[in-house]
Amino acid sequence: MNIFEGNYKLSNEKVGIVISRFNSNITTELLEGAKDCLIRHGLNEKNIDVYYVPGSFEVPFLVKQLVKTKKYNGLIALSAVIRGETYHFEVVSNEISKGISQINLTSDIPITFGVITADTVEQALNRAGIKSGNKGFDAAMALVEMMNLNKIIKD
Ligand SMILES: Nc1c(NC[C@H](O)[C@H](O)[C@H](O)CO)[nH]c(=O)[nH]c1=O
Ligand SMILES: CC(=O)[C@@H](O)COP(=O)(O)O
Repeated sequence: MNIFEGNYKLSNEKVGIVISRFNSNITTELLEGAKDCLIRHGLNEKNIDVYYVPGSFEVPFLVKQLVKTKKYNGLIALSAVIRGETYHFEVVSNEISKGISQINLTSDIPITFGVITADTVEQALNRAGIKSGNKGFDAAMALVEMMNLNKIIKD
């Protein structure tokens, strides 16, 4: 059996989504994409909990706390970091990326990365469902596969 070929049909899994309010005009679209993907794969919307944090920098903290609750089969991090005039873009982008990666390495549930890091608002909008896909949908699709794989390994 090829363990990487699952039926990808969700049932009673619980998913938590941590979303940044910063650039909410974009992150809201990421959330819709993520929920669309999960529901299309059979998850009831009542099994999806959404947690809002101020910005990308705060996302890893809440993801870490949600892992500790042991309530969820998987978590999704959603945010949008858009370059301004200073080095702050690099700092924020690197910290959320590093933070989610580090939590993944010690967590027994998968956490996927639906974070847009863009030079312009147009680039960000295009990746939130306008022209270049939806990073929220993509992160949810990755979580569907990872939860399926995690379940196979644990069974
Ligand atoms: N510039 C962006 C931020 N900055 C805010 C930080 O994430 C953080 O909330 C603040 O430094 C307080 O700790 N956040 C984003 O999500 N996107 C940005 O473009
Ligand atoms: C990514 C950011 O933190 C950025 O939006 C902040 O803008 P600025 O670098 O002009 O302060």
